[in-house]
Amino acid sequence: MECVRSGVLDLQCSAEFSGKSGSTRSCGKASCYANFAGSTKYEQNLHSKVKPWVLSASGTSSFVHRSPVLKHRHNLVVRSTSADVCTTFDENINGVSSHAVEDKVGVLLLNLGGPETLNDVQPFLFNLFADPDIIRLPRLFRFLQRPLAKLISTFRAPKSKEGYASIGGGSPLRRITDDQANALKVALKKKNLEADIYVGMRYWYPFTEEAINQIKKDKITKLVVLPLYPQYSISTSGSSIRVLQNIVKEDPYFAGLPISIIESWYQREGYVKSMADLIENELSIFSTPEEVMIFFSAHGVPLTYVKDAGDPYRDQMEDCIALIMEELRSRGTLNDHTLAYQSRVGPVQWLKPYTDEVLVELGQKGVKSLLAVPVSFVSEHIETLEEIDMEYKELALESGIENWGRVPALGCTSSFISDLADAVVEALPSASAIATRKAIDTDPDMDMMHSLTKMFFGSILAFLLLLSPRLILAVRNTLR
Ligand SMILES: C=CC1=C(C)c2cc3[nH]c(cc4nc(cc5[nH]c(cc1n2)c(C)c5CCC(=O)O)C(CCC(=O)O)=C4C)c(C)c3C=C
Ligand SMILES: [Fe+2]
Repeated sequence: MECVRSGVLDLQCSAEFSGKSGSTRSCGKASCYANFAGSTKYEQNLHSKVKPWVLSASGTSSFVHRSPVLKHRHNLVVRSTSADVCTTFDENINGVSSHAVEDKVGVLLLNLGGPETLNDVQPFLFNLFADPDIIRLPRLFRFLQRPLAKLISTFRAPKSKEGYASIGGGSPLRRITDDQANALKVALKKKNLEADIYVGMRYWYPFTEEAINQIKKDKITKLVVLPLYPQYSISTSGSSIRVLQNIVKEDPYFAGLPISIIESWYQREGYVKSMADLIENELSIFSTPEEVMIFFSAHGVPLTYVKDAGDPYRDQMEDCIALIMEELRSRGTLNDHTLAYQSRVGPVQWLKPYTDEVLVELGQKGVKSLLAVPVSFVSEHIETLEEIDMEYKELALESGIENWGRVPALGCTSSFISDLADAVVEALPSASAIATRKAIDTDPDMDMMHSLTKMFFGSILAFLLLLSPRLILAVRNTLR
């Protein structure tokens, strides 16, 4: 059992939810509380070195995470109200003692999904662009979402198809995620937890809705939700969690089901160490490993996500890289490193620096050996197999880099899967019914703005309609 006296702590049984209309709810233990809120902006508290950030947006439950310099041992690192309260989930980890024996535990793995054949590409892209967390239109223009998705997916499909054709005619994501699900089941069993694992994809089969239906049919009594993205973004985990919450709102079974959502887990020791292992392995293949530039390439998001909507993605990515490098340094690997963002789509500005531009710069600066490390996703996919392995490799070699390597995705690496299993076991005791979490996704300010905007445009429309016969007459008169 560990004690918390000041800011940096491991894991407490309290989860704090912040916002304007917070309420307090006891979670069963004397020291536990959860303060729920409803703000649509992701509130970040970045003034301390240890950055706790609070998620309380539409589509998320709201755990406070602390990240970088913390002892990265647990997935849910939350703040205690009282410095004297000392409870951690460590007590429960091995024996899995905190859930009733008769509980039927389910684990829902959330992922993106990918087209399995070339014919799937356009409808897959349609689903992706129809997601309001991917193309964020102002509410007033939401009615344009689907026509726009149709247009963009039709235009993009030929380019995407070429990409999928070059990696064998489809995405490997479903197969790899199924393998991870099977491996997780075995790992959980080894830790004395029998659980059914479900895969819910956001944009292709098996859709999240299908997984949810199965969970209900199987009468699961406790659910842990684990997005397969180490870092949280509105566009990835956030979008999938929003789908889940919409279903939960409508369905009394899910409204009463104790659910625990692991929103990000890049800070876990097992993940960080597994990444460091992979990097060390690949470095050792170079003839002069110490001269290799470690090049982290993360999937980008449009800059507005971070700047305007408060997406914690960039902060988490930077923390994640810092933790991996810290781990490598502690093992005596002192290579230079850099982080850049790949895979931008469309005309808007995305997170910088861009991978392609940095590769050219590094070549020009005389870097001769480079190890690419994809860091925002744990399976091989089109952006590792095509974009990094083909496009970026070619660009790097053209730019003067002579020795190229790439770290494989974690996939079913056993230390990684075992750590995911620990994350599930640790999250289980905090499962609670989402229905009791008040006003998760209603922001009074936003609702007020929405109503006012509607009223404003509605009045203009009514005014014009009232005036229209007179206007028509006036126009006629002037034309005569
Ligand atoms: C953390 C990972 C990802 C983030 C963040 C992300 C944001 C994001 N993506 C698009 C547009 C596209 N993504 C596409 C494929 C794709 N995206 C991710 C991951 C993240 N996306 C993965 C793993 C994949 C590959 C799936 C596969 O089939 O292997 C695609 C389709 C492929 C293509 O045409 O390039 C698009 C389009 C946006 C707009 C966005 C943030 C707003
Ligand atoms: Fe993407």
